Amino acid sequence: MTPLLRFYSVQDAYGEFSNFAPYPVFLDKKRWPTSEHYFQAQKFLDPKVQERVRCASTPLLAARLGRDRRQKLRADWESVKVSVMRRAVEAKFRQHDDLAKLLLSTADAPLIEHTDTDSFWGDGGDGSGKNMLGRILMDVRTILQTERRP
Ligand SMILES: Nc1nc(O)c(N)c(N[C@@H]2O[C@H](COP(=O)(O)O)[C@@H](O)[C@H]2O)n1
Repeated sequence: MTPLLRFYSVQDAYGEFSNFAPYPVFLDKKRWPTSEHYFQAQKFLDPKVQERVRCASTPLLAARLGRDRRQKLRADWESVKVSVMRRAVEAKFRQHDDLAKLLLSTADAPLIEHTDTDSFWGDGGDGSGKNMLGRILMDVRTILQTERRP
């Protein structure tokens, strides 16, 4: 059986799969320093707030701004957040061929965002989480595998 592939910190193995990894994405006619910047900015409809998130100096600061509930979260966020993440992650791997190759090199290994601080995007630390980021990465991998099959 293919071993599980766990990732989380950018500095550790397969840290490139984290949204905090320094791979810019071009989306909506703008450059976003990381997929995390893009994802967090989409929580807001106010273009000024989005721009503030886009210009955050690190993905952690972008995440802090995105999580700051003093700013009004868009009303439909819960229903759109997975498709926003899918868009960000797919753009990241399509726009960086080295990353696409790394993702493809994982073949059919289950990809797990391993963290006890996140039980929606990650595995919750004990495997009880939804691992939505891992699932999206595996979906993107399947798309790339299909497209690149000789
Ligand atoms: N590196 C890192 N640090 C954290 O504190 C995290 N929660 C995560 N997980 C990522 O956070 C993003 C989701 O943020 P929200 O909780 O929805 O604001 C997403 O990119 C997860 O993969 N990573």
